[in-house]
Amino acid sequence: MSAHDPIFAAAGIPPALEDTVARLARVGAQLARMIARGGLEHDLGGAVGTNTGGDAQKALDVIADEAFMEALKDSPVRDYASEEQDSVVTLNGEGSLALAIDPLDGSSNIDVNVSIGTIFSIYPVGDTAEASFLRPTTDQLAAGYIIYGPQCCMMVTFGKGTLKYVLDPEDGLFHLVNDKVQVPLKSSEYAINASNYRHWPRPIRAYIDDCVAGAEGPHARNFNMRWIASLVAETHRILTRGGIFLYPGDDRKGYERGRLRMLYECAPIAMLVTQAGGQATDGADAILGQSVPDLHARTPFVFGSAEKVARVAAYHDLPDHETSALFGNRGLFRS
Ligand SMILES: O=P(O)(O)OC[C@H]1O[C@](O)(COP(=O)(O)O)[C@@H](O)[C@@H]1O
Ligand SMILES: [Mg+2]
Ligand SMILES: [Mg+2]
Repeated sequence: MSAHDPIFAAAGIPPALEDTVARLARVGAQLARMIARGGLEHDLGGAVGTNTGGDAQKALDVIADEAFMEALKDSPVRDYASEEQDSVVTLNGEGSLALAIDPLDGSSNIDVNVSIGTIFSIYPVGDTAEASFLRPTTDQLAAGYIIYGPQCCMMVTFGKGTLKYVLDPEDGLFHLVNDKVQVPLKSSEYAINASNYRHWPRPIRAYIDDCVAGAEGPHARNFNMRWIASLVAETHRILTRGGIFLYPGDDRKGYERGRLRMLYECAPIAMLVTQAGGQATDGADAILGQSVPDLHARTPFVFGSAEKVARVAAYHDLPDHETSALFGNRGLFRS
């Protein structure tokens, strides 16, 4: 994909947006190559420090952050908000766009050769650097991710559907392979970190209890579970074959609002999934109806096939005695 990719031109993407996403794609292609060569020259999974969110930073977190910043210096991006930066960094003072980024998502998987990624979200600039980001998530102009897996892909939306590109390692360019990605309606897979079961709120426990009960429970059918611990990889699976992802708030200290960040994780994934016909909520309410309260604010996050996400919201409307009972009358939710 070049800065003037004919596919983008045909889709009527404004040049500033097109230029910015093309630069992100170029850095993504370089990172894909570096990751494939991890351990030959660099120890990409080595610990280097701690970020604002208190997460341990790996070498690749910092390398990726610096590579994106460098590539965007003379681009249309004025404001750069990153998981790895405490506050907003000014890139091009004349720029018209604001970019929020998780430069390297799934850091715990770097050294075990499991898929990792980059998540990005683009807004028009606001009156101040902070105002560019602390605003309704529906103001996003574009959102996407790059997944570094057995195959390197980019999923992106400009607000008119979700597009899928595959990186061809032969020419180093991303090629469009699907211009109408759709989350399949039916799936029997759910993804949640079940080791936190005892900490979850009751509606989430009840929903998962019912999935685990399978054919003998209210859903009257069996489910399968996945947990990759890379949000991009979970999203990629759900955009490809459906299902549901949950990272709820829980009663561990610091996890009251879950683990995932609204600005550079949940809002962009919510836009991508919604544009592909799925849904994304905080368990009860749509993420795209909400505002970003703080650069690094967390939010409970549930997304995937529309019907499943709606069902989780319905569990939040049940009276306490229903969610605490084993199955109760939840057979009404049969599917
Ligand atoms: O280790 P946990 O609590 O299951 O959390 C896994 C989640 O944390 C994340 O790795 C957080 O992202 P970062 O790696 O960018 O901090 C998500 O990709 C993933 O969904
Ligand atoms: Mg992340
Ligand atoms: Mg990260």
